[in-house]
Amino acid sequence: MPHSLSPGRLPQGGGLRWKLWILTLLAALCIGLLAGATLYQSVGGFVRAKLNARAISQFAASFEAANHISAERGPANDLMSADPARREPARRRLQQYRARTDRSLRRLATTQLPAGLLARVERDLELARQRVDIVALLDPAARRFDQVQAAIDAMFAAWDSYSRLIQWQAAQLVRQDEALSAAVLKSMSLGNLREYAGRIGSYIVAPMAAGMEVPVANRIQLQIARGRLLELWQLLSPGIEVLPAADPVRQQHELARRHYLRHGLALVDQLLNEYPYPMDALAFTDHYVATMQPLETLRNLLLGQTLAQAEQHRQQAWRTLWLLGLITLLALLLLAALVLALQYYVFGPLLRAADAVFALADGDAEPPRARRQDAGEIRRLFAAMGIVSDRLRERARLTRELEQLAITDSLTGLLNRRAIDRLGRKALAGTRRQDTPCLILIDVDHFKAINDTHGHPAGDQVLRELAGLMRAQLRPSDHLGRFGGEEFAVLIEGAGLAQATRLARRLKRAIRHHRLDLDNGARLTITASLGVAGGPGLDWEQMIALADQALYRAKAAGRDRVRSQRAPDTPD
Ligand SMILES: Nc1nc2c(ncn2[C@@H]2O[C@H](COP(=O)(O)OP(=O)(O)OP(=O)(O)O)[C@@H](O)[C@H]2O)c(=O)[nH]1
Repeated sequence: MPHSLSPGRLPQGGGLRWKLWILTLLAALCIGLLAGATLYQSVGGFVRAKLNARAISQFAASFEAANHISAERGPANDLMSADPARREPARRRLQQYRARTDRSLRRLATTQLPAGLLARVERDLELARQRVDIVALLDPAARRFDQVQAAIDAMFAAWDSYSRLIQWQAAQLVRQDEALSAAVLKSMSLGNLREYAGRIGSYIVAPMAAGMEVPVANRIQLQIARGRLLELWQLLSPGIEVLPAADPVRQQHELARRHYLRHGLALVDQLLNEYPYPMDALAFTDHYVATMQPLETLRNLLLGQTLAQAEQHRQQAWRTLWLLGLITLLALLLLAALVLALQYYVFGPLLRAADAVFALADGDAEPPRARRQDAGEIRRLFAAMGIVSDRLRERARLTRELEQLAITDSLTGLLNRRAIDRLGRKALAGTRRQDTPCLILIDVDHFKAINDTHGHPAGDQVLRELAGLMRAQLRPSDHLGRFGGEEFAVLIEGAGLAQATRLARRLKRAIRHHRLDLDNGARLTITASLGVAGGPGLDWEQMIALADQALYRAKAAGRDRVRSQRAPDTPD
């Protein structure tokens, strides 16, 4: 009994597909983790760069306000040293400068600064301005040097108080990103440098305005400021002098050296040593402030560069973020494509191949063929299965042929004795009492004489013609076979003994009336004797024995007749 190889009978589980999905999930998880960690860092970098850019721009705005506070001292000095005729234009100029400072401070108030620091600056500035205004109202003849100097000192104090605000911002910036410390330091140094330059001028302007020689206290303060300025200059210069000659910072540095260090400080020295002064306070202020300009520009340039760098970092961080996101997305898409491709090109075909093997094992006619889009290896697999399928089909055909040969009589093409025996036993085993099968044995009369007279081939021809003749008399369901030699058998199912006997008589008549034209030209008439057996309770051997007895009686009664034999103990 062949085994069916339906998929249900095969080992279950394993699940390549599941393993693939689990591996895919793991790979996706790894990509996700890797991308997540990198993206996290990248987002951090971007946020930091963005915050830095904003903080530096605020820092630059703070310096602008510091600059404005410093710059206010120039017109304040003018006003305090102006005679009544020039007082009004000087006052208007100072108002403009003050308005500019106030605007800068208001802008700063919108940023996150410690409220106390800013309020302190505003208070100190207000105090200084009041002092300046008081001195400015005095008649020039009544104006005392110490009053002017006190007003200027108050302006210095306002700047000092503002510088604490800048220090606070600088600390915040460096805390936020240590990499900014160099830029912060440079900007602060340049801011201070500009302030010291301004102060140096102020220490001279007040005595000039008062029409007196520069007092010792001012000379000391001036030299201290000058020392600090030069120290800062020396600290800053090496970093700038390594820049290419065409760099704007380097060029501005050079300008500052020429204009301020050479001319501005030389003018100060001249005024310190020459009394009466060769110029009035206004002319000095105009001249001196002009030499300070490159210092201011240099600081603005550096701040601008730092700001541009921060913006560049922000943009770079944004691009990196995008790129990483894109790469992650691509990696995930690639993974999905890989899984789908594996599914489509490997697992799908493998499962089809497995189905094809089941089909082959179950003897199904056509195994599925490879598809056009299948890979070479899969196509080879299906081609190999095609060959196996062809061979299996060939083998099945040969087996069927062998099976047929095993139950066929080679001379007549009828069933052979073995087949009749098997059918007879099977029929008897599966029948109910009332419809037991019947057996007719047919033996050609005096067949030996035919052989002897016409030769063995003629005998064979007779046997073949008889086979055909009888087959024509029977129903398809009746089993006709050659029982041995010149003896035939008919196994009839679903008919009683009487009906079988009638059939035997019909066969006998048909044989007798048949004219046999032998190949040698002779024409023959033959007869046969038939024995019929049937009835319940018989096994196959008993059935044959009964039919044989009946046949024997037919022969004994003179041949060409039918005799039947009922099973013993069976009513007629
Ligand atoms: N040509 C041919 N002869 C066969 C074949 N098988 C058996 N025979 C012959 O059939 C003959 C049977 O002869 P017997 O058993 O004496 O019977 P019979 O001559 O028919 O005489 P009764 O049966 O008594 O009428 C023998 O001569 C066998 O050689 C066969 O396949 N071909």
